[in-house]
Amino acid sequence: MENKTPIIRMDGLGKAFTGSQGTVRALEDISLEIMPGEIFGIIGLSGAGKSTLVRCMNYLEVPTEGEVYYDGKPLSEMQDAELRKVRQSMGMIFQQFNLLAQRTVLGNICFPMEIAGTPREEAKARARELLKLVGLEDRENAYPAQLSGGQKQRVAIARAIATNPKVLLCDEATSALDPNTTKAILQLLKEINQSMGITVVIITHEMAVIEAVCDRVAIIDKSHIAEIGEVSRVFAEPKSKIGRQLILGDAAEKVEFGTGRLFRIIFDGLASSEPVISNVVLACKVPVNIMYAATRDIKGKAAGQMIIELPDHEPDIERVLQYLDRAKVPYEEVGKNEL
Ligand SMILES: Nc1ncnc2c1ncn2[C@@H]1O[C@H](COP(=O)(O)OP(=O)(O)OP(=O)(O)O)[C@@H](O)[C@H]1O
Repeated sequence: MENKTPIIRMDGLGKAFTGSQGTVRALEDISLEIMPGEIFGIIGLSGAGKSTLVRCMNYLEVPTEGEVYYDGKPLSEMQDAELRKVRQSMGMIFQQFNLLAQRTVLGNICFPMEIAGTPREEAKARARELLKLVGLEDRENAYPAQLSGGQKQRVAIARAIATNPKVLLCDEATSALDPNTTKAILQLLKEINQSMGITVVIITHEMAVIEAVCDRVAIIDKSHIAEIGEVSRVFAEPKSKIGRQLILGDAAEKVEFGTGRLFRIIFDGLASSEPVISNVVLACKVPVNIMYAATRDIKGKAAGQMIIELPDHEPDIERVLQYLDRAKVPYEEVGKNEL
């Protein structure tokens, strides 16, 4: 693997808030690395500490313990001017969009460029380019109140990337949107990640958001990291209790492996193994135990086979097999002595 410096690294990070009600430890012992160009998800229940975590990334909140590194440099050692530059290189979008109501769409997108001292005409030209990128070229004179939620978030995205940031921090950016609009916004974030190489950090409480676009995920539970890893791995085999809860919902309680039925799934180079296994878990709400896997990745498609164990519960098995039929992934049941 390429030896790259993480764009964001947190090392033993903690954040405590002290007020009249006493001290709230919002984050404890958080260590993680976000690599340039990846889409990194942070998921957790309400109050877990997600927003505080993302605000520590650009020092909107100053941690009370540990260190944050941006491109290898500790933020705690930076002077104000350098910290401002780091902040400028991290765009941010929010659940409530935070657009300026008195400004048009074009005016909103020009705003950060005005602050950065970009000449007016240059800023307008760039804003128009960005409007094209987010699919709103015909709405430059509209005011935020005249836009739908999805359109507002598109404007917020264009504004956040106007000054060419290296990182885009998204705090519950799709939580106020319906499922179809959510899908479209996530697709746009993926396109921006791929075409511009911007690292994207997504904070959410919805596993479907993580599944749709993230490469890796950190699960935050009660101020700590419960689990961190490749989305495909975490989905297929959540190790933490909270991970099982978030991914499997009520089905998490039913997990009992060792007594289940075994199926050989054959990957013939037509499908990719990761979405197949994570969809089995997420769409079918059935936990999967991967007993054996010998698959090779060929241009994103898997070839080889995998043996999975499913809980011995007929309706669950039925759902998984129907899913595999629909996905045109061949399978067969195997006996325990065939392992
Ligand atoms: N400025 C603050 N002062 C005092 N306590 C705070 C402050 N900001 C956050 N907290 C507390 O820190 C904990 C974590 O909050 P945070 O907003 O980071 O969680 P979250 O996972 O983003 O939750 P949600 O999705 O509900 O926003 C909570 O107990 C919260 O009340």
